[in-house]
Amino acid sequence: MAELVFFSGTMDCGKSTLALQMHHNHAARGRDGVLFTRHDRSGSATISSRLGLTKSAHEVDDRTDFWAEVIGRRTQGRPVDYVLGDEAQFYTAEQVEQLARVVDELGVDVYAFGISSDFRARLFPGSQRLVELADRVETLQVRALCWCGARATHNARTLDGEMVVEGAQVVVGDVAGRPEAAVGEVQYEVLCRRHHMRRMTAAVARAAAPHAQTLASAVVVEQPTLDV
Ligand SMILES: Nc1ncnc2c1ncn2[C@@H]1O[C@H](COP(=O)(O)OP(=O)(O)O)[C@@H](O)[C@H]1O
Ligand SMILES: Cc1cn([C@H]2C[C@H](O)[C@@H](COP(=O)(O)O)O2)c(=O)[nH]c1=O
Repeated sequence: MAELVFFSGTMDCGKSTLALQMHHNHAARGRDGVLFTRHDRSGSATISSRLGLTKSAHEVDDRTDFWAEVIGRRTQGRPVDYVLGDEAQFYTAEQVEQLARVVDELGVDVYAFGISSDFRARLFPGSQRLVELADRVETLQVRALCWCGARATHNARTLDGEMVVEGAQVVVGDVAGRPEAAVGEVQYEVLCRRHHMRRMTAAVARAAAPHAQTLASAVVVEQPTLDV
């Protein structure tokens, strides 16, 4: 039976990599898939993994109708066995409902990949609808880690190095790692809930314990379990 599966996790936990691996495995067995994405960091109409894999995909916008996309292809005699959608947090609730209908009425598997919550720890509308409608929500096995070593469960947004909790929900960007980030440029950092709620980023932790490495200092200061 066809399924709607939501593969969810923080930023940088391997969702796009898994999406491209799944597509590779299904395609290798002769299944026909249609790939979609919205606002990928690398530019439009591309699914990109930080491990270097990229694949072109159809760019979703507010006018995209997934039901019409699948019906249109089938009407032209083109098989569609599965739909794979990356950055699904950016899809509208209505588009997620179209995906559920594609599963139930056309027997097409839908694999959606995305982050659940935004920088304020609020669900994106698309992710909320996916959690509500998916047959399964899968958490990725590779865990992104907070600077303290605990599993990262939340996405923080930083502006000029400072964690912010106000601003537009959608600002495309990458996890921090480039010290030369431009002034005024948004970056992201994954944190455990405790440090997200305390607004304690790696930089704040480093400032509090300037002579130690972040993970190592966390072990000394907070004695976390290193959870990989
Ligand atoms: N240089 C590297 N060597 C090994 N693994 C890496 C490297 N860079 C990134 N990764 C892996 O890629 C993951 C990010 O994959 P990606 O698919 O881009 O994440 P997501 O789509 O969830 O944001 C990281 O969690 C890490 O496991
Ligand atoms: C938390 C958060 C993230 N975003 C953006 C930033 C990235 O462009 C994507 C997530 O991509 P990834 O492949 O999972 O790393 O989402 C945003 O717009 N708003 C947010 O609050």
